[in-house]
Amino acid sequence: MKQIPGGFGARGIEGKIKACKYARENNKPFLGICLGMQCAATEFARNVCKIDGATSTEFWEEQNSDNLEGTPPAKELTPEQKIVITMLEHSGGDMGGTMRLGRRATEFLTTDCILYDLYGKNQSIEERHRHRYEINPAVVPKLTAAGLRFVGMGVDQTKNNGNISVSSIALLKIAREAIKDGEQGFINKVKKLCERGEETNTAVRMEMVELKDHPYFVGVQYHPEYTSHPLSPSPPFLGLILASSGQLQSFLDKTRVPSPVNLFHDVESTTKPTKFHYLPSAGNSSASLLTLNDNSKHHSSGADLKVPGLRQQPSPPGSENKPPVFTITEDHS
Ligand SMILES: NC(=O)CC[C@H](N)C(=O)O
Repeated sequence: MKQIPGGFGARGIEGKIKACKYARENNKPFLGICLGMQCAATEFARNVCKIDGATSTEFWEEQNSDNLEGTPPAKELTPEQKIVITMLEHSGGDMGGTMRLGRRATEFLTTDCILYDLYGKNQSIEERHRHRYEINPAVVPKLTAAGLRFVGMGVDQTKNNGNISVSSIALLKIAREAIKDGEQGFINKVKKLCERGEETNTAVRMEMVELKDHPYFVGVQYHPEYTSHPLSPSPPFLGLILASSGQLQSFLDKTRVPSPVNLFHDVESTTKPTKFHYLPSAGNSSASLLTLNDNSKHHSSGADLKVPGLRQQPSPPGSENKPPVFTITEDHS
């Protein structure tokens, strides 16, 4: 299993790119987050699409920084080599506010991908962001046709006077169109969105990639770790752990629904209930935490926990001020 986290600058990049190559070629479960997804796309462009010198302008500028002060760099990157570029809307200089931050929506372009299933088959999802560079939409159709599938995109939904802009509505419509001709239809849709994004001057952002014919090779531009919780693990991480422990297919086929408790404590072969308390975190109903701390004063009915096999135990007399006890029992029949 390989996980390449986010990061900034050119340091260690060639090693990260080698790790992507290793995971891709050896069918090792892989999750690339933010910079990790950018490295995965760069590696694929270099070694599968044979784009020699493919890189990110972030790395290239740093590697050529001596030249940035006065003399122009000896050699410019060709348009095709620019796999990752500065986001146009944020390239206004060094005045701050140059990052794309916070919660943004991602539209699934196809239902034929693992992330769609892992995210509960929703048309769009929201995740939090923190980046300055992005995959260049101009190279995306080529990468997708070669098997690095851009299955989820963000279309700019900036509101003007409370309304989503007309160009965003047009892009959303394309993103939600049903796919008719299988994989070719999907590739055409990706192409159309990338082209229309340029034409309308509305951002089309690459948010999710999945490699075709690989057990689990996933990249996300956003940061799924920001919203992950023990009883509600972030789908891309859950997928990575399921794939690494050989349980992804049975999870997707619904032949086995592992509970998070089992995933983390490897109690697959036991039917003995696991005991724990539930401590809701303030102000966020979807956040939940496992705790064995009897002194906790925060109680919850636990009804909002969608955990298979979860039962609240009857409280013994005199324990009214204690947190409720829950058990999880897995049905292994
Ligand atoms: N958070 C990150 O991994 C950032 C990735 C990359 N340095 C960018 O700014 O786009």
